[in-house]
Amino acid sequence: MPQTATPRLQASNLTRKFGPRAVVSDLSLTVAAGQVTCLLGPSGCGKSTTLRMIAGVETPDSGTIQIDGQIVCDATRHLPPEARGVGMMFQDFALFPHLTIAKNVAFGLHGDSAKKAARVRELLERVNLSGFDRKYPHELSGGEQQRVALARALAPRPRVMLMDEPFSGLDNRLRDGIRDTTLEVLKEEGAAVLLVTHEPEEALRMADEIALMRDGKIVQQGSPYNIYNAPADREAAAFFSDINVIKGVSKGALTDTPFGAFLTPGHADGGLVDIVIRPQHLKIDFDRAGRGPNPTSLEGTPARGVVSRARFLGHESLVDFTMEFDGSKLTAAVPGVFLPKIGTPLWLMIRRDRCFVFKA
Ligand SMILES: Nc1ncnc2c1ncn2[C@@H]1O[C@H](COP(=O)(O)OP(=O)(O)OP(=O)(O)O)[C@@H](O)[C@H]1O
Repeated sequence: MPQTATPRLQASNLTRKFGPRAVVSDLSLTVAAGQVTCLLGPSGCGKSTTLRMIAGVETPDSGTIQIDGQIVCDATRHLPPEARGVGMMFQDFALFPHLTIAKNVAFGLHGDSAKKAARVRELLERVNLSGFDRKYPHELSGGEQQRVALARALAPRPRVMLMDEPFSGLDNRLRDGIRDTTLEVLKEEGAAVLLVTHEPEEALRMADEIALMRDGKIVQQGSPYNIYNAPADREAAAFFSDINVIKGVSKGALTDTPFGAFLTPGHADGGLVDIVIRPQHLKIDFDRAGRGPNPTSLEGTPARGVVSRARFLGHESLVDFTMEFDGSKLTAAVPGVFLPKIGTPLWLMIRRDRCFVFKA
């Protein structure tokens, strides 16, 4: 899409206060048609409030919301939800119990009944529920009901689809399959999707773009790959996985550590530095009569630690170490089964290209 194309959804400088507290603060984001953006952040950071303002069920104190370039909300205008062309789906998606599945899906449709029936058929097929049209919600499983709710929300061809934790009420085993089906249908329909979640795995799985939120603000927005591999700060890194932190002091754009020196450009001399590394980017090597492997340019100098705990998590093993150099704790993740005995001395190396350096 050319850079100049009007985004399907554009929220600019949204602020919402409850009493003196700004729950959403000067928040801006855009979502293109056919794109899924996940608003990701901890509980209470203002995700739902943001979504509700875009839906039109909450009024911002300031800011502008545009859909296809049309202002639906600003200081003087406030279109009601039904006039915005948005579809909504929440955790508590509540189908109408007294209506058949077909009537539930047709609920938001108007006009020609043959066209309505065709649209209902099309959507039930998309969500793999052809043949369920005459059933009632109580005859369906939770996952099936969830797919009906998706079909109902998409039936009127919303320009923007707003989803608030839509999968959190579902059984863990069902969830991945339904996420994938949902994503497929959303992509086929081509709406701009804003999906609220507090689960990093869900955002990584679903999103074209992640907007990471904290305290009412977006702290970083980008592709899942970039958000995971180039986090804006230590908290952003820690939101996606456990992290290890190695502390140091920058001097001449270098920080010396027991794992060798790290380049720390832009950090003042004497400035405290956190070198952050995810557990899967620590490499373990065996102790050879008190000696470790040779230093390499990719992995720096090895440092010795003693195993303090080892756990098997199914797809990987997590091994905790107490480091000899200062008694600090580090955790390494190893694919598959690796369960060394407590007290075993082992050597750790750090993938230098996978480190993040932040001001402490
Ligand atoms: N109507 C309201 N009146 C007062 N405070 C509110 C109101 N609605 C939300 N809040 C507060 O605003 C903050 C943000 O709420 P919001 O629901 O937007 O967060 P969230 O990120 O979606 O959290 P969660 O993931 O737990 O749903 C919370 O501290 C909440 O208590």
